[in-house]
Amino acid sequence: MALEKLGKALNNALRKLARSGTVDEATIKEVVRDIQRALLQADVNVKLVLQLTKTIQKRALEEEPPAGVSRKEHIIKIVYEELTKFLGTEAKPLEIKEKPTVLLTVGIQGSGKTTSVAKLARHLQKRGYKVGVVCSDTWRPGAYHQLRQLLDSYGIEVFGDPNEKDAVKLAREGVEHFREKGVDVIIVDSAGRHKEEKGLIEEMKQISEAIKPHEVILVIDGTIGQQAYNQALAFKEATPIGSIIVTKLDGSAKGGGALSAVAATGAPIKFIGVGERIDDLEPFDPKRFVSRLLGLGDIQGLLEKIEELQKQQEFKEEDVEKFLKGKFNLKDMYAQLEAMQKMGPLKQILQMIPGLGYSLPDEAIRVGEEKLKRYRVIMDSMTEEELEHPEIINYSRIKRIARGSGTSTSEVRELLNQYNQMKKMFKSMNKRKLAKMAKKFNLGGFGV
Ligand SMILES: Nc1nc2c(ncn2[C@@H]2O[C@H](COP(=O)(O)OP(=O)(O)OP(=O)(O)O)[C@@H](O)[C@H]2O)c(=O)[nH]1
Repeated sequence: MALEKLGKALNNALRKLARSGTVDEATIKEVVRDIQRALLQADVNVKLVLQLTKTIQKRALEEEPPAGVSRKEHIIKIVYEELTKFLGTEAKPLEIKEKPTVLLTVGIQGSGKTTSVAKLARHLQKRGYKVGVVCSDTWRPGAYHQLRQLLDSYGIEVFGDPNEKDAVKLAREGVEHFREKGVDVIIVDSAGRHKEEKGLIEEMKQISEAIKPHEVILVIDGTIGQQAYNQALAFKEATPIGSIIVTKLDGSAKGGGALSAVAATGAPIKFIGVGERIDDLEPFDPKRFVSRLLGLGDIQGLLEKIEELQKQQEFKEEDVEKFLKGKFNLKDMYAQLEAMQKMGPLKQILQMIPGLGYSLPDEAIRVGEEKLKRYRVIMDSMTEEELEHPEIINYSRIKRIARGSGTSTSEVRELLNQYNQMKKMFKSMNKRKLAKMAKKFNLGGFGV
């Protein structure tokens, strides 16, 4: 797995948060410090780390979690969101629009460029594209044989000539050769070394002009950590870099530094190399990458649920105001109980997240569901006036409601008791406490 060490350290920080009793300022600061340490050890640039952790800390301290979401979950969401932003937010997949699409790969010697060309060719072949590879590396004759060795067995043709000294000519002829063959994608591997760096960049420019690639892909060695920033910038200035492959993220202690540094240049990372085998290439999606890195089971599911909740805003500000003024009727109670019920699936999602096992007893939801159905039946037998002003429900009304709903007077009383308890509780609360309770309430914390 990519960035295993960093992932473990970040996961530990979040687990510590999940285990802590209360989430106060000191806890948040400790978690932020742990995250800081983890990132610095992965060679992420100090300035970037400070910026990121400052934002996480500020948001964690200032933002109020939406109803139905605990502070801990909210902080996890913040960490996830900020780390994702840090790595570019949206996935930018490689697009094959035209036939043939010509890709030119560049990068310095030893970056893993030749291996990545083979991996990319295989990746595209697996997706149904007919691929041709051109080796225009005239400085390292071994590159041609290396590509053939990697690709012959997959039936992917490699065009090249180890004796040819003109890289531009080779690239042009190679592209022409595969155009005639009618392939879908042509990948041109360029030289990674030269007598001097200026020469390398110059050759890259000449090849680029000769074959007019749809996209130039820069291959960067992930083990160089934050130095990747300057390298990515230098190439970006010389050619219009369309995308980047960061290699060797398996087992590299500095991979986090390389990924964040490349993302900081604004060039999209489209793939990452995660091993020496031909299949060890992964399309890069910051969201998926970060949730896997953090080891958070189904965080995507959790986020969707939180979003849905935010939209629904079951427990609105105006409700809180209303309840505080003692205006809380049976309809309100039902709406709140219903909101609690909807939290069922969230509870399951929360339990899927390691270290966040929610402490709600199962019966709270199950009993709640059954009771809610009975309450619905009872309430259906009430008049509008009774629902709005439950205090008018006297004994003869209770008898009528029980008869009409096919329940017993004690069940109707139970509903009214529940209502009175809630109303009393709301009355005795100040606004802050109520907002806090609301969250619990939506999670079924009333022991219904
Ligand atoms: N562990 C690991 N090794 C990789 C990865 N990608 C490439 N390598 C290894 O890195 C070494 C250098 O890779 P090459 O592809 O030969 O390097 P290059 O950049 O083409 O080098 P030149 O052809 O000299 O420019 C090889 O031993 C590869 O097996 C990766 O994602 N993970």
